[in-house]
Amino acid sequence: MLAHDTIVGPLPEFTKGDELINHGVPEQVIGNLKSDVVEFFKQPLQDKQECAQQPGGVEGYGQAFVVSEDQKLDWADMLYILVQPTESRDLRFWPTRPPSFRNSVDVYSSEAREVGYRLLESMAKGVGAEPATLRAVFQGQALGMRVNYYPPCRQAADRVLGLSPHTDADGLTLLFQINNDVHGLQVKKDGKWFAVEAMDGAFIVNVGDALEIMSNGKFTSVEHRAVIHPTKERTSVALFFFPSSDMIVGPLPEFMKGDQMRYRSTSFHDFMKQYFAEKLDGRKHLERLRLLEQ
Ligand SMILES: O=C(O)CCC(=O)C(=O)O
Ligand SMILES: [Fe+2]
Repeated sequence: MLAHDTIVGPLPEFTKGDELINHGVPEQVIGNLKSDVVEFFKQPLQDKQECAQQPGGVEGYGQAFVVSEDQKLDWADMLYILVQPTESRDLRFWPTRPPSFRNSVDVYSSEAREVGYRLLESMAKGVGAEPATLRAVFQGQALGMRVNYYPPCRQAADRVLGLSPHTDADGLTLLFQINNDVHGLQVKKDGKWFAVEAMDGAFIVNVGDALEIMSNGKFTSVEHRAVIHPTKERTSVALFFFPSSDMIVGPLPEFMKGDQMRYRSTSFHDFMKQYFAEKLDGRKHLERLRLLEQ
C-alpha cells in the first residue's frame, strides 16, 4: 500500500527514454459528468424510466444481468449506453435531464477514448509487442458507458452485493467513482478480496477478457465485485473499450512469439451474447475458452 503522502508519478525505472502518457481528461470534463450523473440518479423513478431498458435489450436505465425471475438481484441501479462512435448511439436511452447530460457524455467519451488508446499502446510496448497492435484493434470501435448507482443498505450491507463477482468482457475499462471516500470496489487475488483504494484525479484501469485472450494471457482480466455501504451511497462510471463485434478474438501473433496458444478463438459477438445471457459469475465464461493452464 502506498503512503498517502506519496507523490504518484511514473517511476524512472519504468520510463527509460519513453514519453510519459501525459494525456488526461481535463478535470472540468470529469466534474461536469459527475454532477450530471448525480442529478440523473436523484430524479424520481418515473423520470429515470423514460430511458428504461427494453425487454431483451442491454442499453438503458435498469438493472444489470437479470436473467431469471427468481435470481437474487444486485443492490444497484444502472444506466448503460453506447457512447462512441457517434453512429452507435441510441438516443432513446440517453437522458434528456439534466439538459447538459448528453453533452457531458459526448465530451467525456471523446477525451477518455484517447487516454484508453494511449494506454493500450503503452501496454503493448510494455510486453515487447509493437505499440500500434492493440490500438489498431480498438481504435474507432464501440465504447460503452455504465453508470452504477449503489444506494446504502443499513440492514444487510454485509449480505447483499452491489455488483456480483465478474470480469469485464471488453478489452480495457476506465473507471472512476463520484466520491472516493466510500469504498466499494474489490478485486480478487489469490482467492482473496482486496478493497481498491481509489485516488482523486486518477482512473482505475481494469483489463477485460478480450485483452487477456488477445495477449495470450500476458494481461489478466481482473475478477472484481462491488460491495455496498450501510449508510452511504456510491456511484461509479465505467467506460468499456470493445473490439469490433465481428472480430474473431483469439491470441494475436504479436503476443505469442514462440508461446503455445492458451485460448480458443471466438467471435466477439458470440462471446458477448453468452456474457449477457448469464448471471455474472467470476471468470467462468472466460475459463471456457482456456486451452492451457497458466
Ligand atoms: O462500481 C464499481 O466500482 C465497479 C463497476 C464495474 O465493475 C462495472 O461496471 O463493470
Ligand atoms: Fe466490472
